[in-house]
Amino acid sequence: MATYLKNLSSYDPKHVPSAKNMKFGIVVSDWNDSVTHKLLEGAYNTLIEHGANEENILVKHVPGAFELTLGGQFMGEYADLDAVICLGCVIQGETRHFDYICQSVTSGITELNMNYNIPFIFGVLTTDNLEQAIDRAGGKHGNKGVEAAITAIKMAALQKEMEELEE
Ligand SMILES: Nc1c(NC[C@H](O)[C@H](O)[C@H](O)CO)[nH]c(=O)[nH]c1=O
Ligand SMILES: CC(=O)[C@@H](O)COP(=O)(O)O
Repeated sequence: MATYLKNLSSYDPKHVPSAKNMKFGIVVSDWNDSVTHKLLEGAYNTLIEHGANEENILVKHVPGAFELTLGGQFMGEYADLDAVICLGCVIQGETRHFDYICQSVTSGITELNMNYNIPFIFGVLTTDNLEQAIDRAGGKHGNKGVEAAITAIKMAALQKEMEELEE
């Protein structure tokens, strides 16, 4: 189905494990904060809706998407968390700077998953323009922060299942 017909954030709550007793980090960049703070709201509220406790959600801000990788690494290094959600919004400008930022943050977050063996969720919008970003931050195409939170819960639950196999 073409994106224009989709709410990209729709999901079946019955297929989402409880987030009770899970500990989450959210690192959010403040570039395009009118968008990223909507992503943060969506992610935070979704974690709460699925049973997470407020005291188990650590939120930290970084300047831009490029800094999400190091901000995520700080979370992995200094906090005891079950999953880290990385939220940002990169919007194409006049130059190829967009490409480098997107490539850097994508590979950086991927590497964190491997280095820390906990889920680091890619909740970064990479859009042609502000309208596309707004549509995906609580607009007609849903909220990428909601999707990232659901993914974090599911992956943290999967890790707990796998750890239990070792016991
Ligand atoms: N243009 C956008 C940026 N640029 C800033 C970089 O992310 C970074 O903070 C800077 O290069 C210093 O290291 N960041 C976004 O998040 N979104 C943009 O559209
Ligand atoms: C993604 C960016 O860094 C971008 O906003 C910068 O804009 P420009 O390419 O016009 O310098």
